[in-house]
Amino acid sequence: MTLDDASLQKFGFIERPAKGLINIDPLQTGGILTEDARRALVEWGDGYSICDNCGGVLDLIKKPPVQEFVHNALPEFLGVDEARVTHGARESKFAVMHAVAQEGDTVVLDGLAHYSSVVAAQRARLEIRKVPHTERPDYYLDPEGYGTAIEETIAETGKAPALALLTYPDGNYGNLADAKKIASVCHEYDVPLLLNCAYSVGRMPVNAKELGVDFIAGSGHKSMASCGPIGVLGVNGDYAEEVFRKSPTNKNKEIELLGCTARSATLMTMIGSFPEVVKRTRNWDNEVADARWFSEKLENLGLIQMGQRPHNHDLMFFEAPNLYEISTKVKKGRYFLYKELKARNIHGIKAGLTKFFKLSTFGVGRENLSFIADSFDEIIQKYE
Ligand SMILES: Cc1ncc(COP(=O)(O)O)c(C=O)c1O
Repeated sequence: MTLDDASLQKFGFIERPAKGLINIDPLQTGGILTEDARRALVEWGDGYSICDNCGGVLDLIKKPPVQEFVHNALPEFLGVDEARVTHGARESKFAVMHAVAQEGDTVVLDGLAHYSSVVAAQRARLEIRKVPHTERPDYYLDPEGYGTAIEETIAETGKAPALALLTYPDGNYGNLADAKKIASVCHEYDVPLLLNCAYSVGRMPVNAKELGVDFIAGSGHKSMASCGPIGVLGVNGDYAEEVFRKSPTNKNKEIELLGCTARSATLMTMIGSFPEVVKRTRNWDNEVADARWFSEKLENLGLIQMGQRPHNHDLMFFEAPNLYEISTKVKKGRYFLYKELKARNIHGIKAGLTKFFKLSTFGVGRENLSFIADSFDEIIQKYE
């Protein structure tokens, strides 16, 4: 490609087509910026602007109050002894795996673990053993499965797994497994537990100490109303020394974090949204009530919600045999649902999906949820 003026024209400012639509995309509902974060994005958008008053350690910057955020507010929010900001949940998971495990060690993952947990383990050169779950419709994860996976690892390799991980909730069905029980099963074998809270920290109350977990990973762009990439990592007990060990040569730089992590705009949007994020976790019961209400509405239209019932999270997976049936008959084929929803300003169900899809009701509110349910009703009636 030649970088002449004509070919450069396609770059520059680009408007986002999905702006302003009613959003039910599970990836996006928890990452929508608050007004303060939107202002912070512009204010701190210049590269390295966060470093105006940095003395060499990003998380110790006093102005703006990064130190207070990272070392006081975040540990309190997550229920941990030590916290840091990272570039995302996956970077948090990789940092823990890389710090506590040696090449060839095993990490135990729940069977519904996100791909980013898998590639984090692979990047750390670890073997993966998965804890099975039941199949449709519950996808239930038995806490005792962790004990079995740990025992099998010991029997086969002569060594306990270096780490276990639970996705809380999982990213497909929005199931919240019994984290407390799983932590206690893992601890019977002295295996630490990492909770992947990409879909929970910032949406619902999660406290690592109350659950008895050793590590917690969160995602700012998924659940903390932040512009990505940004995440959080919390560590309990002596593991903090291992995970946040410093370079022998560059004495104030933490090795697993490559010295500094999220800077400027990403961090300042997380800080900008933090007051609202803390407050919205206190509203979680209403969010769950909205999710259940919406699920019932869609089920009355012939869709079937998979996973835990009644559901405990805004992320839900539906099977829609009636919508699939329609897609086999109409001219637009499997794109008909996406097009019909788009025509009603509803964004978030992937183009081409009709038989199965997931969605999120987080922060959408009853009025919009009601409009979405009515829209599904209208679409079904139109084609049936
Ligand atoms: C369950 C789950 N965990 C982790 C991630 C990754 O989060 P991040 O982008 O912050 O690394 C995702 C993203 O889709 C996810 O769904």
